[in-house]
Amino acid sequence: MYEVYVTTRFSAAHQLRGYDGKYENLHGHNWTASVTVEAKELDEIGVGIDFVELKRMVDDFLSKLDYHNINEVPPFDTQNPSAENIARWLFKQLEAAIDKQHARVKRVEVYETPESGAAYFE
Ligand SMILES: Nc1nc2c(c(=O)[nH]1)N=C([C@H](O)[C@H](O)COP(=O)(O)OP(=O)(O)OP(=O)(O)O)CN2
Ligand SMILES: [Zn+2]
Repeated sequence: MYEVYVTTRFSAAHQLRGYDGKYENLHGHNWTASVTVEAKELDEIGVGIDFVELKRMVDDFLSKLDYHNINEVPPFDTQNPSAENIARWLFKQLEAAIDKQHARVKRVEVYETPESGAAYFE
């Protein structure tokens, strides 16, 4: 098996509804998202999935959040924009978008700061 990784960054504000403390208030982060795709074989040029293609897909989805108040962007207008929920949302978007027999999204990590983040995998 092979794993292919891309990491990208975006800037956005959010607030955790119902949080008992300051994180219920609107605040911003420079977020990092890391995506792992697993491939059971390589294509004719020897890659599991093209980094560039994968990063373009990830950036496309994250452009919906970049420089936005995430709480106003569906589904986070009704679902709390925690790192966990954002990681699951990105995983599901990518799962539907990666149209390859031999490669599938394995893990999505979302960091609010370099020290704190969450991951989603199945
Ligand atoms: N499991 C989770 N816990 C928390 C989440 C989350 O998404 N999942 N989110 C928050 C807050 O959004 C908070 O901003 C996170 O803060 P932190 O990473 O600790 O860093 P900050 O620099 O933003 O916080 P300071 O208090 O200013 O250092 C909380 N928990
Ligand atoms: Zn936060």
